[in-house]
Formats: sequence, structure tokens, C-alpha cells
Amino acid sequence: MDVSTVNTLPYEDFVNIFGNVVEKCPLIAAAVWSSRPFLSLSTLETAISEFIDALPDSGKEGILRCHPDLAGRDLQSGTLTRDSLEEQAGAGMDALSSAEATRMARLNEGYKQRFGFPFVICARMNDKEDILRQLSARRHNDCAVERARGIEEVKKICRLRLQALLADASNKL
Ligand SMILES: NC(=O)N[C@H]1NC(=O)NC1=O
Repeated sequence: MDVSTVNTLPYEDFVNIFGNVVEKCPLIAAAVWSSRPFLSLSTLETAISEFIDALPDSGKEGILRCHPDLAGRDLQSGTLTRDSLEEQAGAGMDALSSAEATRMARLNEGYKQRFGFPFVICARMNDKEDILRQLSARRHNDCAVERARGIEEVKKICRLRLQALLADASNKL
């Protein structure tokens, strides 16, 4: 699907297609629809990024809270979104040894208790070892640093999801 097709989409279709580029935050797609026409994929990405940046800290934390834990309850119970499942499986989150799974669960819990939102990282850009290393290191940061860091990761996830959607010929309307 090319950007000129995207610009012709009524908001219902736009939200159906782009509603999960930020995990479980269709409101963001619904909001940036007003910024059409987009000159390119990167203009759409910039509109999303600017919308997120304009949110108060509580809104940014809300976005982080819409993300499932890595190797967490949703993965185990099969309730991840399709995007998230592909990303987590690609990083080997569905094939952790029991020692790794225990370590991940303990670190995720500690992180959430400290910050009140989950550890977020772009799983497509990291393998299992990177994820465990970064989770272990980032839990010592200040809350403001982690809020900003998590949002940077959300934007990376968003960019890769957008690229995949626009590359997918089956999205040609
Ligand atoms: N918590 C967290 O980072 N979740 C995710 N990251 C990613 O790339 N996909 C996710 O579900």
C-alpha cells in the first residue's frame, strides 16, 4: 500500500489498519488521521511521534502500560496481539529456559514495582541476551529517564510496524 492510498482512507479503515502501530492505542491512529495528507511514510511516523511527545507524562506512561510484559502472562495465555506475538517470538521470548523465564519474570516485576509501568524494548531489534541485559541495567535508572527511554522504544516498534503494513501488498485497498 502506498502513501497516496493511505491518504484516501476513511478514518474507519485507517484506524482498522494502523490502530495497533502503537500497541493497543488506536486513539493515536484516530487522532493523526486529521493530519492527512501524508507526504510519505515518514510524515505519518512524524505525526504519530509528535502526538506522543505532546502528551503529558501520565499519557506517556499510559502508552507504556498498554504494552504486554516480555515473556509475560499474555504470551503464556495466548492473548498477545498478533504484532506483539511475532515480535516476542522473533526475540526468542517464547523459548526461554526455565531459569531465563524465572529471571525475566523477577526483573519485570521489580521494574513494574519501581516505575509503575512495564519495561518496554523493541524486541525486533534485540535478542534474548540484549533484552535481559538491558532490563537488568535500565531498572536502576530514574523514572523520568525510563519513561523517555520506554517511549523511544515504542517509536521504534511503531516504525517497524508501519513499514511492515505499508510493505504488505494484501493491504492494497
Ligand atoms: N514490553 C515490551 O517491550 N513489549 C514489546 N516489545 C515489543 O517489541 N513487542 C512487545 O510486545
